[in-house]
Amino acid sequence: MDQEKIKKAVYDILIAIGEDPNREGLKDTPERIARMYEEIFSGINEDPLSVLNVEYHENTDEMVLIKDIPFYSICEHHLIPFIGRAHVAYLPKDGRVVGLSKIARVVDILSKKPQLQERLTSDIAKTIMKGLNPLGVAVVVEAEHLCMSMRGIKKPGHTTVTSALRGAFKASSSTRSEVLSLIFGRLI
Ligand SMILES: Nc1nc2c(ncn2[C@@H]2O[C@H](COP(=O)(O)OP(=O)(O)OP(=O)(O)O)[C@@H](O)[C@H]2O)c(=O)[nH]1
Ligand SMILES: [Zn+2]
Repeated sequence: MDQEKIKKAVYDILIAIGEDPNREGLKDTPERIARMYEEIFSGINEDPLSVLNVEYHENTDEMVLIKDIPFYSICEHHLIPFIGRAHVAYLPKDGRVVGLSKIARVVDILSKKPQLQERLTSDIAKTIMKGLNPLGVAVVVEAEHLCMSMRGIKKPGHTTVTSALRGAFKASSSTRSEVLSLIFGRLI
């Protein structure tokens, strides 16, 4: 990431909005933002598949669901956050499972870039299908977009829900109902 270019751009934005980038409270802001971008956009150059290369074998073909994985991402239209939770389930094939934390790491890596919620959702599903080759993957993402809350239409408290179903979760209505009931805590 080009830290110097980010610093210069933030300095120019501060001038453009009518601020004084040299005043006490703002003088370190361009550098702080450059450091922050390094962190919150770290997923741009990271390969989420790299965390799925440690598999275990367990005699199971039952669903694994990790619910309520918190994430912070950035809306690519306005460069402000959308914040929420991801629920990720998979059906192991031939007993292939991964450490639970690896699923949360995939969500973390994929969330740290500018994007749309739909793309984040399908990228999580695509990565797990590719890295683990399970019988199916179900991803549900629930988020609040600050671009819809603090500006524009101004609807704080809304939730956008997106899903990506692959393999058995798409093909079988009973498997799909099972995962959605577990995610939403009621029979579906
Ligand atoms: N589908 C989708 N839309 C999003 C997402 N994040 C933000 N948006 C929408 O992107 C759209 C951008 O619309 P534009 O008309 O180009 O921009 P704008 O004038 O700032 O739009 P308003 O937010 O309606 O004021 C808005 O409707 C946002 O709500 C997302 O993750 N997925
Ligand atoms: Zn937005």
